[in-house]
Amino acid sequence: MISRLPSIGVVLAGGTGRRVGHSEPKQLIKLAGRTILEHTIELFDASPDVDEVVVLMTPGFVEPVRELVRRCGFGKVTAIVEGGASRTESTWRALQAVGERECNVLLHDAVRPLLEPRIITDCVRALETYEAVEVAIPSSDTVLVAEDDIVREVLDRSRLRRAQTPQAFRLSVIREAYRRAMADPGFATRQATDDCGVVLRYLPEVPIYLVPGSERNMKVTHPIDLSIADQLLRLAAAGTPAPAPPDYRRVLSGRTVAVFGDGAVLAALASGYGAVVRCFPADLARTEEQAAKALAEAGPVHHVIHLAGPRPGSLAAADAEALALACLGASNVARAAYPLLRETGGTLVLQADGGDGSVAAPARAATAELARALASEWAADDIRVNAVLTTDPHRTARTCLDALASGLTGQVMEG
Ligand SMILES: Nc1ccn([C@@H]2O[C@H](COP(=O)(O)OP(=O)(O)OP(=O)(O)O)[C@@H](O)[C@H]2O)c(=O)n1
Ligand SMILES: C[C@](O)(CO)[C@H](O)COP(=O)(O)O
Repeated sequence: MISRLPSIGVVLAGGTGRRVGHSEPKQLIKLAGRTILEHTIELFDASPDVDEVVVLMTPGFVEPVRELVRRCGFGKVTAIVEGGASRTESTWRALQAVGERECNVLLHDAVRPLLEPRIITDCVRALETYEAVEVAIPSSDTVLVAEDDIVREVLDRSRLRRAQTPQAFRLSVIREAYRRAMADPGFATRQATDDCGVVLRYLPEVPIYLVPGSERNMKVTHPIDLSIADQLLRLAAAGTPAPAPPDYRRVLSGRTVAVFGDGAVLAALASGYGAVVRCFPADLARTEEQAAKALAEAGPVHHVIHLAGPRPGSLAAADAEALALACLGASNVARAAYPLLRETGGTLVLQADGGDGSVAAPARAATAELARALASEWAADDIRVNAVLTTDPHRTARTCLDALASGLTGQVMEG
């Protein structure tokens, strides 16, 4: 029997909300009829992946939170503890409050009430393999370094991510990182702004796995965020479908997914939603015959994904083999998949490198146009075809699943 570690959700609500500027802590402001804190505690209390919830609350407001927890019937809340003077001090207090038994801890900002349950699940699942997990999304803004109102550096956006929460850890690991931080006199003068930052600084040998976050998982920081979060929470309460998270399990559970290319990350993600994943080397996309032979071995196939993977470099320097695969791999897989997908009414997803360079660029354009054209040609056969233009493997995996779960066809999705 596999015994899984218990998972504790820690809701960090120890701040005062200076930037929002209300007289009460911002987590007690009501949005869509309930306090931000209520919305957030409920996410963890209702999650099948969370066993206990611990709340860190602004000094002077512990009793009202105790009353709120009782009134709402949040049965998983086992402790409500006074927060510290900074976010990291609140985390440190939380780590002392959760006891000695090894477990998973998911540290979450109380002021991110729009967290999707999928992210909690992905974090807990990632902790089966990793000891530290960060949730992040790509940056849509260009980020720069400035000093005294002068721009000193414009950072390479393709490498940047915006950190969100929860940030999830094996208790012994985050506790050791914080123990070292608290013993370091330099930590007080250069505080970390998130918990993964503490692990990276004090336990650099521990790999921190990235789980894709979402734009929706915003942090209520400034007054304008109150209006945005209020609208989104109201839409969710009214059951408006637009912001609803995709139902991956519906399209993946018990289905066979054939993946050409480096499908390790995608396979781990899809099998978590109940899919049977068959991965084939990228080379088999070199000819239609090879791709068809591989697919025939997989049995009835519900979804086929072609991962072109990274295609960096210039046209002049590329070898002919790589070029042929970049240009024709998607077409070969599409032709081989057609008879099988016609049987199952399945989905074809064609991924291309979203990065720069004269090998990637034409392959990307061709992939997007191929997906659009096939989507209309194969609509009569009930086959959906979408293109995914991405570089990062985690983003690729998640966007491919979005392309399967969307119910749409002829879409070009960028991650
Ligand atoms: N001493 C602190 C400070 C912050 N937090 C929590 O950390 C999360 C993210 O912090 P932030 O958005 O900065 O909240 P505040 O510190 O309240 O806001 P501000 O910086 O504007 O005062 C919030 O849920 C906040 O309650 C905490 O638990 N303890
Ligand atoms: C942890 C965090 O939410 C990740 O983006 C962020 O760093 C918290 O910063 P804050 O200034 O405490 O809101």
